[in-house]
Amino acid sequence: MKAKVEEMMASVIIRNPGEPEFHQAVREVVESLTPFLEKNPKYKEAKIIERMVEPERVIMFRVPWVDDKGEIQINRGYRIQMNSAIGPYKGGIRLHPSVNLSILKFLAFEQVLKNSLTTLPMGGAKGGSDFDPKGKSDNEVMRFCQTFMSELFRHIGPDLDVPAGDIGTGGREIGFMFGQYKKLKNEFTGVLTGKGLSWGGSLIRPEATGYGCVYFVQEMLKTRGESLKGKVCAVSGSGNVAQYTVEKLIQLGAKVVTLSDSDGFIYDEGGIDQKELKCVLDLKNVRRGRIKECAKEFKCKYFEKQRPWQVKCDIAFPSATQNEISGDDAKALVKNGCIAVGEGANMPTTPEGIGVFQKAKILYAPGKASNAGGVATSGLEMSQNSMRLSWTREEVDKRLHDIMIAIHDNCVKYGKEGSYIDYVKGANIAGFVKVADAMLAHGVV
Ligand SMILES: NC(=O)C1=CN([C@@H]2O[C@H](COP(=O)(O)OP(=O)(O)OC[C@H]3O[C@@H](n4cnc5c(N)ncnc54)[C@H](OP(=O)(O)O)[C@@H]3O)[C@@H](O)[C@H]2O)C=CC1
Ligand SMILES: N=C(CCC(=O)O)C(=O)O
Repeated sequence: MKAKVEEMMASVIIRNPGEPEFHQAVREVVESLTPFLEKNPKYKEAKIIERMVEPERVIMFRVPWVDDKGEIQINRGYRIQMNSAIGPYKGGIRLHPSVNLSILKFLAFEQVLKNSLTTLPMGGAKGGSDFDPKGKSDNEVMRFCQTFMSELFRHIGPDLDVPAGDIGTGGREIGFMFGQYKKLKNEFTGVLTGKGLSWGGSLIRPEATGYGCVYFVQEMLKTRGESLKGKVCAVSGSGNVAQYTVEKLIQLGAKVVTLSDSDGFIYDEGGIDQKELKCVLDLKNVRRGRIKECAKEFKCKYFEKQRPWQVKCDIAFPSATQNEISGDDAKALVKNGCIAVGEGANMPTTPEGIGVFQKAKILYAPGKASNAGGVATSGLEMSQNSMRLSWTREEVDKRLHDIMIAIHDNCVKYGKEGSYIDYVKGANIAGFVKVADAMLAHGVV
């Protein structure tokens, strides 16, 4: 089996040189699928996985804009339209200086299997730019978003490709992009998700990724007769995913002790409460400040330039960025008694870290399964837009919860090995099957 994996990876590496994050995402799936493909030759003979790792389309474009000082700035924009076998392309837009082809191809590839797991008709895509919204004025962000959309609008649409948020792309950026799209196309459609409630957005979409991750971890704990009540939780990040992961954890009686950003993390041993969370939401979403400022207000410790994984906790929720949990971080978590990991971020654990978690047989949920609540609720936003109606908060939350339970149960179906559940294998196979069957039916396209 190992030889077959290396043979496949050799061709992926040759065809996609210098793209380590993409190789990492593909290798994890190829390792899960190779034994399955041996038992299911119809997929192997049709070269489904070989076709799946090749994007259907990659769009790259220049994004020039003028800053507040009147100086011309130049960024690069991308849209990776990975796979449309089961529905229109669907995936976020990441605005971060680290954005490049490798990062967006890994995200787009993960999105294909993630969207399949949601049971909703959505293909996989991802886009973005190396533009950094941090420290920019609202007017500069608006001018960038308008120029970015002035190119992207040719390649997207409600039945073609529906972008949404990701790192650096929140409600503000979606609003500016939507306004420009509407002006250029002279039509009002559900072409983006994460929209504002007064112009086609869905209730629960801001909360969805965080809520969904907690719902998934709840299902994992149930397989061992455990619950979230009283569990000490370490959360990384302090953006959209982290904020609502914390909110749902507090609601379910867990104790959240950390939050972070790219400068460091706060450690609140007594647990972050609703009032303190409200302060984080205001700090990050309104004042666009740094998590360090909370340390003073919460009278808790702050650790400069460190990640929160040396902190003693029962459950870890990595909700910042890729490869933020190394092998050593994973060893520290297991040594300190961590029993479960729920990935809110995309690919936040390195392959070494995953190996440590699986060797220790802890409950480990890969992001493509546990963070699928965000895109699932984007799918629910698309459904509401198509019907030109809005569901209540309770209706959307119930659908989200049911989808996360279904994803968990599908992972168990394909991942159970004796008393242990390999959620990586389960998610990769469960996500693959629906896409592969559609690709078989569509012929060699
Ligand atoms: N938004 C969504 O719907 C979904 C997002 N995700 C994933 O969740 C993760 C977080 O996204 P989201 O909350 O939307 O993004 P936000 O931009 O709202 O927040 C990102 C958070 O992560 C931190 N961060 C970003 N890059 C780094 C880095 N290189 N090192 C350390 N910290 C970093 C940011 O800190 P700072 O402010 O200092 O940059 C910030 O606290 C990403 O992996 C994203 O792909 C997954 C599913 C859905
Ligand atoms: N950034 C997202 C959300 C994508 C979406 O809602 O279309 C992800 O699933 O990684």
